Amino acid sequence: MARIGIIGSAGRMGNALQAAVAAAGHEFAGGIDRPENGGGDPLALAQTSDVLVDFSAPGALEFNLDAAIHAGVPIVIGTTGLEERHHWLIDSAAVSIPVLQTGNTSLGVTLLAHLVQEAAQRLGEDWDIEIVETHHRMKVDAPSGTALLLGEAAARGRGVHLADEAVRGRDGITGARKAGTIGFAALRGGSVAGDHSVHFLADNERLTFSHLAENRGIFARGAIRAAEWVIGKAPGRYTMPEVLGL
Ligand SMILES: NC(=O)C1=CN([C@@H]2O[C@H](COP(=O)(O)OP(=O)(O)OC[C@H]3O[C@@H](n4cnc5c(N)ncnc54)[C@H](OP(=O)(O)O)[C@@H]3O)[C@@H](O)[C@H]2O)C=CC1
Ligand SMILES: O=C(O)C1=N[C@H](C(=O)O)C[C@H](O)C1
Repeated sequence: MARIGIIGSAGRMGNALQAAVAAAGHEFAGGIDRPENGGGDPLALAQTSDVLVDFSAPGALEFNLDAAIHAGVPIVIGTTGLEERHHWLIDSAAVSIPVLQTGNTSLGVTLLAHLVQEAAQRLGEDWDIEIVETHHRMKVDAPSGTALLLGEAAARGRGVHLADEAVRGRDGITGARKAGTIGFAALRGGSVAGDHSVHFLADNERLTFSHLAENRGIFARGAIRAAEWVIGKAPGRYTMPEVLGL
């Protein structure tokens, strides 16, 4: 049994995580939310937790990492909308504590990323890659963390950097599609928990890989598995394939 502290505990994922903590027989060490809402102190939570699980907002990341470092506890980060500077903060925290960061904690998406990497590697550049994601109307970031994770997998398969090849949305006279680019499109509406499709489009044939999340329980269970796994690990930066042995 582990004491699991949840950052963003009153949110959609926070509620799903609390249910998953109980279902897995762990102790809910407490939760915090936005400080303006009287949400609690990350350091105090870290000091009474064996692991922190953060599904909140990018603006909270630096404080949460500092709290985990000062308390010497591992942290699982599921928050999306992260920018390059957030990844630097994670790299720097991972020098002193175990940090597991991922845009998607589900088993299905973790496997999907493997398949996408392999397909991108085998199919080559005359197959255009387009990633389409659909999420509920309350989601605040785009493209989703998962879409970016899948884009990274495709770029790895092709041996390129996603930052050099990504086309994040099109509007107006865009010109013809540039060979080798990886396109992203985001739909928002309703209560969709999270759908992702990676399309490989060639002349006269198309291959599509899709993952459809039916509820947040899949993310919450994956996050708790990640939290169990990361406790006791050496300082470093980890991600989901290591947890799931893929
Ligand atoms: N990696 C994965 O598998 C998944 C990742 N996510 C990501 O998790 C994050 C949360 O999603 P979701 O639960 O739907 O969002 P919600 O808006 O429902 O919840 C976010 C929670 O974080 C809290 N919060 C906001 N700012 C801070 C802060 N500065 N410090 C502490 N807490 C804060 C909010 O509190 P308040 O209400 O007071 O603002 C709220 O309780 C998003 O980035 C989302 O993309 C979601 C699903 C799966
Ligand atoms: O905000 C969400 O809801 C989700 N966010 C993650 C993302 O940005 O990919 C994971 C999942 O798709 C749900």
